Amino acid sequence: MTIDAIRYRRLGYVGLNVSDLDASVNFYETLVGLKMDQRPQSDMAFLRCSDRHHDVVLYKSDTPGVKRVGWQMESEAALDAIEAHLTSIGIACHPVAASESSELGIGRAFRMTEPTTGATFEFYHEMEAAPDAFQPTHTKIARLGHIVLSSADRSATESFLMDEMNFRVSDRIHGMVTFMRCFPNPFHHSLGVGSAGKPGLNHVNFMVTEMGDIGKANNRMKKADVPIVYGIGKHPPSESVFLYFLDPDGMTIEYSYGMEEFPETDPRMPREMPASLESIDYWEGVPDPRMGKVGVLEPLGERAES
Ligand SMILES: CC(C)c1ccc(C(=O)O)c(O)c1O
Ligand SMILES: [Fe+2]
Repeated sequence: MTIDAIRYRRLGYVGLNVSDLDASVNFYETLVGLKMDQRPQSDMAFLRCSDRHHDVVLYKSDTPGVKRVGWQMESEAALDAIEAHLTSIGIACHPVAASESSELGIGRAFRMTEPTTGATFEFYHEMEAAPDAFQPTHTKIARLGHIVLSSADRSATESFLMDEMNFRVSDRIHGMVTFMRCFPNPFHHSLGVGSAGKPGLNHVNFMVTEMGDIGKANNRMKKADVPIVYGIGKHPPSESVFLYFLDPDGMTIEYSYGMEEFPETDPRMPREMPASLESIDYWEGVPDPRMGKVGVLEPLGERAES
């Protein structure tokens, strides 16, 4: 089997560890615009910006960061293909227990440790539908867009994702960040890999439907004393208009409007953009030093349930 059989639907969901679950649920509902359907246990909450079971799971933890990143595969065959390939190269694939996959509203799933960052990745094909359609509140969130992880060895992370997981590179900013798409999902990036001294979370992104969603958020965050750490600006790589702000733990969240999409066949070549602020913001803004600083990648425990 070749890695061509490894095909993704989308970045499925992000599991975030938060220190104060009530404060974070309130923030993600009231200020970000996600909907909480269920809080099945006192230490976790499911939130969504789609018609699926969840897009974000918040877990109570003393250490804020990323518990796991869920990748939704295109088919059961694609799920089988990635499990077989990872196993063949010596990566342990831990099945998710039926009780937990049922709580998560997903079918068969497994987890692994991405070896260059230590991030926990989960792979599944099916996720239950939500009980009703997502009704946006103040912000027309289109989807969970992407996650950017920091890596101490960006080229090793990029190679693992490309060679062993069938991701594709859309663009790089020289020495700083690689933007990758989970093939054949068309969006410019579902995952970014930033260069840093140690692995961690840089940010989680939600794509919005209107430019006004960005402008309104700028005012809403200021009014609520939420730190805005970059923007409003416009990114040259994906051509999106952006705003970054901090959640109650200091983790960075991005809203963006507009993003280049790639065809499955004959895509353009990746670009290598110069290492300068102009490659990050056409409008020459400068990020606040707090951007992308908080968020530990939780290692996968001995048991797949962790
Ligand atoms: C500043 C970060 C890493 C960045 C740069 C460019 C884009 C983009 O082109 O969409 C991003 O989404 C980013 O988060
Ligand atoms: Fe981003």
